[in-house]
Amino acid sequence: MKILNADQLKIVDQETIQNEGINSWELMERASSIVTTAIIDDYFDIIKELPIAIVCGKGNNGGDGLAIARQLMDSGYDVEVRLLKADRYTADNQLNQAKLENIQYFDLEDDLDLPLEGFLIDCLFGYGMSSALSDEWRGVIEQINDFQGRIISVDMPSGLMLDAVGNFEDNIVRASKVYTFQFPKLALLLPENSIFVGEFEVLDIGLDENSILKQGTSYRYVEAGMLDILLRSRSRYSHKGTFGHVAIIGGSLGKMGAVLMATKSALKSGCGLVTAYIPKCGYNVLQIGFPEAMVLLDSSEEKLVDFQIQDDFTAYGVGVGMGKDEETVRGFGIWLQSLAEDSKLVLDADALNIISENEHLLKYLPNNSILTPHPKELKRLIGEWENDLDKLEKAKAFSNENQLILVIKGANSAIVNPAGEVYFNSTGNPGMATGGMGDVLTGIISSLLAQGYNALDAAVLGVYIHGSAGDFAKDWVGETSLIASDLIDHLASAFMNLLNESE
Ligand SMILES: NC(=O)C1=CN([C@@H]2O[C@H](COP(=O)(O)OP(=O)(O)OC[C@H]3O[C@@H](n4cnc5c(N)ncnc54)[C@H](OP(=O)(O)O)[C@@H]3O)[C@@H](O)[C@H]2O)[C@@H](O)CC1
Ligand SMILES: Nc1ncnc2c1ncn2[C@@H]1O[C@H](COP(=O)(O)OP(=O)(O)O)[C@@H](O)[C@H]1O
Ligand SMILES: [K+]
Repeated sequence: MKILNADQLKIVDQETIQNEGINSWELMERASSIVTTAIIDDYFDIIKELPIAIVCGKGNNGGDGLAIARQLMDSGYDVEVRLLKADRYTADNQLNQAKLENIQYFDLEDDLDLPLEGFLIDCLFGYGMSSALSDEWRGVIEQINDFQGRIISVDMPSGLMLDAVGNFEDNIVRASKVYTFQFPKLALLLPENSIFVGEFEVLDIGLDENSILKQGTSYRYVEAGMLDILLRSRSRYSHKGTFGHVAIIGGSLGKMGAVLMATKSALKSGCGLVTAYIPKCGYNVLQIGFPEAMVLLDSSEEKLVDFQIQDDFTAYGVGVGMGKDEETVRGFGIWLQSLAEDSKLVLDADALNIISENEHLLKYLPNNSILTPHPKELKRLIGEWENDLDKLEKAKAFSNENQLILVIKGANSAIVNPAGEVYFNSTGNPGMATGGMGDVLTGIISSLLAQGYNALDAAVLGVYIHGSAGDFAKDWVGETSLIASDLIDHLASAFMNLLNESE
């Protein structure tokens, strides 16, 4: 799914109207009724009992609000409307005003006289914000944010620009839920904006497919629909050699579980064979914990030193639980230098930390190696950033300079490629913020690389599957008790689900 800017949204909006032969009010009515239905469906149990206040602005976002108010009233809900006093309203806003009674108008210095509980639907501003809201808006936005019930924003939390990072003290609505039209917006995906975006849902309002197709963008939101062409089914004549042999390289005393989990995840994700290269102390752990894996031992008991790994593995996942002992660093550096140019690599955890502290090693990474840092590891790699947008720019520059793929882990993990494209993931949940999850991801992506997926596809698909398995696991154990082993147990559901969706 593409992520577009405000100018592009306007174009798609206009072209939809032209190509469908409808007028703009009809499109607004369609969009609004989709929000109305979503609100009623999602809050079915409680919304009937509680007051609903809709705060509307002078543009088309306000027009949506007025339409939603009418539609909810027609369905028997208790709705109050507050509309900003203005000299000029958009035409469709005016049309919708004419279809409503009991509109209460307000000025910026007024008391909005909001109910004490229930729902507040925020339709002050959508994608039409041209700059951040000035301080004369503080009173209005504060009254909205002080509302004790549930705040739902339509299209955007009002005051948040489509492609900006907001600060806590800015005049921006803090929504618990955002219903956004057709496309996710960049600002909704940035971790720093999570104070304004509790959660968001993209509502398909049927905008013109051809017009969307014409819009260029370097930002995408990864959903099942865009992965179906990627995921391959297995031929009847395939054998285990067809699907590649992964080497998981890592482990140290006390951190052998990381290798165990990465190894298991690799095989569960479809590669033909997996070998763990580990220090001696991990031998029993691996052989007993996961008998399907083969094991190669370093000469050292408690850490990796030799890195005597043959070069015919199809893909390598390196770094999980590896530690940064001086001898490990030395051995790792020598091994990197020995790699063939077309080797396929995933680097995680201590492999990343070692590279941050020994930048000269970067040049030995084969092109399109995949680095999977969490935010702290990323900071060590690319330096401090001012905000999430700056982080993306720095990540793009790093990826381009070194011809590497970065997987920036977190909620809506972002995959950045050397061409400067960014793919935001849509799956996963906060139950995954727990030890070992990253090791599982390393296993999955290494496995996809070994099966012949190109590096970008392996990263995008792997991150999606990882989050999806986390979502299936959450359905069984909840977020609080979710651990990495649960996620491995649900990899099968994630793959089957994607395969079914693509049939
Ligand atoms: N295809 C779709 O996606 C569809 C979109 N639809 C809806 O249209 C919405 C976009 O509507 P929109 O273009 O009228 O803009 P909107 O957000 O209502 O606000 C514009 C107003 O804000 C004002 N303003 C701007 N900056 C300001 C500032 N800093 N401080 C103060 N004021 C400021 C600006 O005033 P101006 O500067 O022009 O005087 C203008 O009056 C979109 O989000 C969605 O809800 C659906 O109905 C149909 C399908
Ligand atoms: N709130 C969240 N929503 C979705 N995914 C998350 C969330 N928190 C963490 N994750 C995912 O869980 C994984 C955690 O990886 P990492 O921080 O490396 O963990 P560890 O080092 O403990 O293995 C990442 O893939 C990340 O994207
Ligand atoms: K809004």
